[in-house]
Formats: sequence, structure tokens, C-alpha cells
Amino acid sequence: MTEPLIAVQHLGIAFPNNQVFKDLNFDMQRGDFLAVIGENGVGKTTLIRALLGLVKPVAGQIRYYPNKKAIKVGYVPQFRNLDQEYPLTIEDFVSLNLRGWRPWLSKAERRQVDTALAVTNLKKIRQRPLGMASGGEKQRAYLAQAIVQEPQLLILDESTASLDNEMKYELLDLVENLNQTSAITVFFVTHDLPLAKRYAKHYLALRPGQQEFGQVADMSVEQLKEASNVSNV
Ligand SMILES: Nc1ncnc2c1ncn2[C@@H]1O[C@H](COP(=O)(O)OP(=O)(O)OP(=O)(O)O)[C@@H](O)[C@H]1O
Repeated sequence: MTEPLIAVQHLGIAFPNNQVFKDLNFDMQRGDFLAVIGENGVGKTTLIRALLGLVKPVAGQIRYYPNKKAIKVGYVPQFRNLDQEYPLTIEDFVSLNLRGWRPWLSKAERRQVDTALAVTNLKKIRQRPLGMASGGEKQRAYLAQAIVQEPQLLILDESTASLDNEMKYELLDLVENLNQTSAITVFFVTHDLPLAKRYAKHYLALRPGQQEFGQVADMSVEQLKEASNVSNV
């Protein structure tokens, strides 16, 4: 077995009066495309926060290989429509993730921006104010911003929710392409089981107090639904 990118081992996370995870275990192999499914409130966002080191486990651990610092993370949020007045151009918006306190980009950074715009099909409209872009273009700009630093791990946090069908597939086709050509590891939180089935290699179905991890190819959409539904006890 090769070394994973991230190993979640016996993870326990609790808030006052609320044990969200108890003994959660799964590995993310490099280049995996993992769909994380489960009902509202089961802990999907908490798991993302734990992966980012923003919530402290009460038990177990998350191991990063070779180490946490070596893993850059890109994050694509759920689609929310930006105001038409939003002033940054698409290119400036994508560059935000590279600019520290410096107002300018180095040559190497410019190349990174060009690549991110190219792989998300935004080159032609790079000078358009982001607020004037279509919904799909805006979400592609978020994807471009997330990948401009060439992360090893890309987190899609319900990034396709509220997009129409065509835009969902368009966005995930781009992500699949990145996954296949740059071996970027994808952590895809979604309620959309047909999308999970179409794009993911593995699934992690979260239920209160339990989890199921497996290969998507072995599951039908109905079985995925069953795996992520709360059992009637
Ligand atoms: N900071 C916090 N303090 C206390 N409880 C919290 C905190 N954050 C989350 N929770 C609780 O932990 C549980 C898991 O929440 P979380 O947001 O991770 O679920 P989710 O699966 O992402 O839900 P959704 O699909 O609705 O986004 C919920 O019961 C939530 O109320």
C-alpha cells in the first residue's frame, strides 16, 4: 500500500453536548477523488475544518504525508451570487490568492495565473469584472483562484449546489481533468449522488456515530443514497 496524502485515524470531535465524530477512520490516497456524503448536520463542514486544523480533535488524529506544511490546500465554496458592482476583474480575483502584501506579481506568479485561467476556460474574459460574469463563470473563477497556488488537495465544499445541471457538469469536468492530469487530490462534499457517482473514485458516507468508506464504482446511486441516509433506529 502506498503512503496516503492524509490518514484520519480514530478521530473524535465533540462540541458541548454534541459528539460529531467518534472513531472516524479513512485514508485519502494521492490523486483520489473522494465524495463525502451525508445528511445535513452530520459533520461534513466540521470534517473540512478538522482537516484544515481549525477544530481540535478530542480523540485520534489526522496524519499528513510527508507533513502538514507540505500540503497546499485549495478551497471552492458553495456558489453565492456576487453583487454586479463587485469591482475586481476575474484575473485580479484569481491573483488574490498569490498576492501577499505586494501589489504586483512575479513572472512565475503571472504564469501561474495564466495557467489557472487557461485550465478553467477563463482566458478570454480575464478582464471582465467578476460581478458581471455568469454564474458558471463566477464558479470557475473560484476554482481558478483555488488552484492558482497549485495545491495538492482541492476541497469542493458543496461547490456545485445552486448551479444548474449544465454548469455542475462543466465545473466537475474541469476538476476531473485536473485530478487526472495534475494528480490533484479532490475532497468533494456533496448532496448530489448522481454527481458523486459520475466523478468520484471513493465515497465517505457519514451517518451519526458511524461511517462507510468504499469504491464508488461498486455502488449504484440508490446504494449511495442508502449509505448516506440516517438508519431508522
Ligand atoms: N462551532 C460549533 N459549536 C457547536 N456546535 C457546532 C459547531 N459547529 C458545528 N456544530 C454542530 O456540529 C454538527 C455538525 O455540523 P456541520 O456543519 O459539520 O454539519 P454538515 O454535515 O456540514 O451540515 P450541512 O450539510 O447542513 O452543511 C451540527 O449539529 C452542528 O450544529
